[in-house]
Amino acid sequence: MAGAGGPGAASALSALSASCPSRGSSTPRAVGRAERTPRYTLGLLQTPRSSDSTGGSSGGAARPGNSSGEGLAPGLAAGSSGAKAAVSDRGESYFGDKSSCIENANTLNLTTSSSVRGLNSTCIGKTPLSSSRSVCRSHTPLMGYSVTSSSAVSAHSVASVIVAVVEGRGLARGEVGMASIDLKNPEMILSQFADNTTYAKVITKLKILTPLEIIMSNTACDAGNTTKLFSLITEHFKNVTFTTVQRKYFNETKGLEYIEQLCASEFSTVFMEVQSKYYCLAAASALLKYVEFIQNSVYAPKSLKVRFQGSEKTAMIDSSSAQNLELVINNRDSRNGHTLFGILNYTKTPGGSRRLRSNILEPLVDAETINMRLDCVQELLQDEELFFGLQAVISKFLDTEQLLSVLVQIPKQDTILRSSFSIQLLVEMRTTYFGLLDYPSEEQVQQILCLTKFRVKTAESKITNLIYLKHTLELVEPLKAALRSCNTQLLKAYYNSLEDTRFGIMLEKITTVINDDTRYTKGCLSMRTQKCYAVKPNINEFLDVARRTYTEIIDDIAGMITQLAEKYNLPLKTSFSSARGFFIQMNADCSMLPNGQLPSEFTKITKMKNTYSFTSADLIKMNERCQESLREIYHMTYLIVCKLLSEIYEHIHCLYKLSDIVSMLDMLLSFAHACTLSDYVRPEFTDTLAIKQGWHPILEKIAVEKPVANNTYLTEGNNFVIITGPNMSGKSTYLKQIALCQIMAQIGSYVPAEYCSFRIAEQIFTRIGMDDDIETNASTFTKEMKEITYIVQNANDKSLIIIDELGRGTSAEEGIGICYATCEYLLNLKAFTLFATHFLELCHMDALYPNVENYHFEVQHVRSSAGNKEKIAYTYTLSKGYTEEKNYGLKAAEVSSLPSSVILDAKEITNHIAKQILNSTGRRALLR
Ligand SMILES: Nc1ncnc2c1ncn2[C@@H]1O[C@H](COP(=O)(O)OP(=O)(O)OP(=O)(O)O)[C@@H](O)[C@H]1O
Repeated sequence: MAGAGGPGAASALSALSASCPSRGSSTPRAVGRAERTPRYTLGLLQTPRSSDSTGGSSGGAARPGNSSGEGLAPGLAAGSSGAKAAVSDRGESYFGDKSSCIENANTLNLTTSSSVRGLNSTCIGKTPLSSSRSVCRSHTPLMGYSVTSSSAVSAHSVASVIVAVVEGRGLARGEVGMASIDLKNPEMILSQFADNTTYAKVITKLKILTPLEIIMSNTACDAGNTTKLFSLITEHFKNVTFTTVQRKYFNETKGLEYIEQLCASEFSTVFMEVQSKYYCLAAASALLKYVEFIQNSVYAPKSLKVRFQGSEKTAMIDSSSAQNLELVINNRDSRNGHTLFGILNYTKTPGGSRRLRSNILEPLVDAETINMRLDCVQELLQDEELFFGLQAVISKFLDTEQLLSVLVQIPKQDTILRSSFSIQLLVEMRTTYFGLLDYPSEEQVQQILCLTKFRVKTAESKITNLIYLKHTLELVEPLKAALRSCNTQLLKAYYNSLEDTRFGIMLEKITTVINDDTRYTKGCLSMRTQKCYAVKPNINEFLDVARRTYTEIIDDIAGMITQLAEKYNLPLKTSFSSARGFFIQMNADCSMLPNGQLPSEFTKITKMKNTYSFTSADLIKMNERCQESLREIYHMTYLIVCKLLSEIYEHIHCLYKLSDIVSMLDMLLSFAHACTLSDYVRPEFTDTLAIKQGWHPILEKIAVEKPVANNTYLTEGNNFVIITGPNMSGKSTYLKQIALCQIMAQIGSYVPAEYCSFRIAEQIFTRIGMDDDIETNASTFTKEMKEITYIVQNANDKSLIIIDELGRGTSAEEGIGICYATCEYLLNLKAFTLFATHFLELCHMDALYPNVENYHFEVQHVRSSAGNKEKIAYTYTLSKGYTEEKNYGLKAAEVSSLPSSVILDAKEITNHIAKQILNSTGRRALLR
C-alpha cells in the first residue's frame, strides 16, 4: 500500500509520477510521419497469424507427437468417484480410462475455474510459487479449465514437482524409471534403478521430490488389480494427486525424441547416458506430454536442462530416517525450524534454500567435490570482505530458476493471442487516435472474441519477467566483482563461468529497448510504475501517448483528493492497493468529523483502528480510466517485450549456469554463516569415523545451555558400538548427533565438534523408536520390523547404521532374540553401526566379536533434599564399557508414586524373567 500525505497528496503523487522512469520524455517527438511509425507494433501487425515470428520457434516443433498426428490433448482418468472427463478437441483421451483407477486415488475435479496456475502468467519474486494455493493446484486460465484437488492444496502448499513413474513388466518387474520436472525450474531429472520388493528407493526418491502430482500408467491399476508399486505409492502419498495415463504415452522412443528436441546443448551429454534406459525415457515421454497439457504450453526447443541422476552419486537416506533425524521437518511441529535444514538455512534466495534442502536429503559421496565446497566455506570464513561482498550481491537475486522456467515455455495460444492482440490494437488505435473504425472481417471478429479470454495479467507478467531478467543480468557484473579476488578452485570456476559473453549481449539488447533505470522494486504501485515506463520513449508513439494519458489521470486523481481535503478540511491522503486501485485514507478519530460522520460523497467506507479507507464515485470512474489506459500500455509494451525476448532467446541458456552458481554460492554462504554462530570445525575424510567433542547441532539451538559434547570412534576393525544407559541418559540424542554430523560433513558444511574425520557413507540408515504411526496404522512392532528389514536388505560395507531400542515392541525375550540376530547379521558387514539398547545381555557380544565395543552413558545417584529417596543425575557423558546400572526402570518406578507392594512384585517378577531369558537364548556367551 502506498500513501501520500493529506492535503499534500497532489504533490506527493506528482512526486510519485515524476519518479516514473523517463516519464518526462514519453511524449512522442514531433517528427515526420515515417519516423513516427511504431517500430515493433507495425511489424507485428503484419505478421501472418499462423506464424509465430516473435516467440522463438513454434511450440509444435517441440512436440514429437504432433507430426504423427497423435493427440496430446486431454481426456481424463480420475478417481473412482466423481471424476469428470476432459475431452480434447479431437475427442482423444490422453489419460487412462475412468474405470482403471483405484479406489484410493484422489479424485480430480475438472472445473472451468479461472484461477491462475500457469507459469505463463506467473511472476518471479521472492515468494515461492506455492505461496498461493490457487497457483499451486489450478491450471492456466488460457486453457479454459483447471484441475484441482483440495487435499493436495493443503498438504502440498510448497510442492511444484510433477513426477512420472513407470515400472518394468514381467521379468523386468522391479526396474523403475522416473522422470520429474519442477514447474518452477526448467530441469527434468531422470533416473532408473532396480528396486527391491519394498520399493524403498522409489518411495525415498519421491519423498525427496515432494511431488505435487504423480503420474503412472493406467496398467498399474488395471481393472482393480493394482501393482504393489502403485499401492505403496498411493499409500505413502495420500495427499498427492494421482493421475493415470494410458500406457502408450510411456513411450521410450518418444522420450528420446523429446530429449533430443528439448535438451539445451549445454546438457546434451545426457543423451548418451539415457539412450538405453528405456524406463526413464518412457517416463520422460509421459511427463512432458502431461506438462504440456496442464500448462498449456510447450518447452521451447533446446531449452530444457535434462539430467540423469544415478543413485551412485549421492548418499541414500530413506524417508523414515530423514524423518527420524528431523532433517527437514520437525516431528512435533512441522513449522518450527528445529531441523538440520533449519539450523543451516541462512540462504537468501529460493534457489539456495531448495539446494540446501535437496543436499541434506541426498548428501554427496564424492570426497573431492565435498572438499572443494569445504575450501570455499573456509575461504569465506577467512575473508570477511569476500563473505559480505558476496552475500550482499546474492541476496539481491530473485528466483532465477523460476525465471528460466517462464522464459523457456511457449504458451500454446501465444500465436493466436498475439495476432488477436494486433487486430484488437489496430481497431483500438484507429478508433482512439485517428477516429477511424475499420469493420473487421469475420475471422478478425473471432480473434477479437478470443482476446476477451486473454487476461492483461499475461502481458503484465511477461513485462515483469523481462524486468526480472534485466535485474538478474545486471547483477552478473557485481557478482564477478565480488568473486574477483577469490582463491579457491570452485569460486574461481564460478568467476570464469560468469565471463560468458552471453550475459552482456542479452543485457545490451535489453537496454536498447528498456529504460536504464527500470528495475525490480518492492510494492505494487512502484512495480506498476516500473512496468508502465519500462519501454524507452520514442519506440512506439502510441505507447508514449498512452503513458502520458495514464500520468495525467494519476495527476488528476491526486489533484481531486487534494481538493476534497480542502473542501472538507480533512487530512485526506491518496493510497493505493492492487485490489482497490487508488482510494482515500484518513487517520483521524470521529470527533474530527462533522456529526461524527464522513461526508455522504464518500462510499465503501472501512475503518481499522483510527484509519478510515473509502472512495467516491468520481474516484471509481478515474480508477476505471486508469485501468483502461494501463491495459493499453501493457498491450503495447507486451508486443515490444515479446519481440525483444525472441531476439535474446538464443542466449538465454547461460541463465542455467547463473542459477546454478547463485544457488550454490548461497548455500555455501549459508554454511559459513552457520559457522560464525557456533564453533564448527572443518571435517576430514578418512577411513575412520572419529569425532572429538561433538555435539548435537539442533539441541544446541533449542537448549539454554550448550549440550554436553562427546567423542566417537569407529574404524574398520572396531565398527560396531553398543551403547547402554538408563532412560533419558542421552543415547538417542547421541546417535542422532552422529548421523547429523555425518550428513553435515557430506554436504560440505563444517561440523559441531573440536575435530572430526568421517568415512564417506553411501547410505545412512536409522531405526529410532518413535510413537506408533497412527497415520499408516502400523503398530510399533510392525514399524520397527519394517525398518529393520529395510536396513538388513540394503546395508552394505559403506553404510552408517544407527539403531536405537530395537525390539521394544515385543516381549523382552523375543526382543533380545531379534536384537542379537540382527547384530550378528550386521557384524558380517564392514558398515559402521551404533546400536543403543536397554538389553544389557547384548553387551557380552564383545567377548565373541573383536570388532564390538561397548560404551555407556554415565549417571550419578544423588539423595534428594529430604534424604529418603535416591535420584538419578544425568551427566550425558559417554564412557567405555557397559552400564553398571541395573533395573533402572524399576528405580524410576520407585521414585514415582506406584504403591510399594506393586514395586516389590515387579522386582520379583523381573528377576524371574531375567533368569528365564538367559536360559532360553541358549547362548552361553550371554551369561556372565
Ligand atoms: N549431550 C547432551 N547434553 C545435554 N542434554 C542432553 C544431551 N543428551 C541428551 N540430553 C537431554 O536429555 C534428554 C533425553 O535424552 P535421550 O532421549 O537421548 O535419552 P535416551 O537415553 O535415549 O532415553 P530413552 O532410553 O528413554 O529413550 C534429551 O531430550 C535432552 O534434552
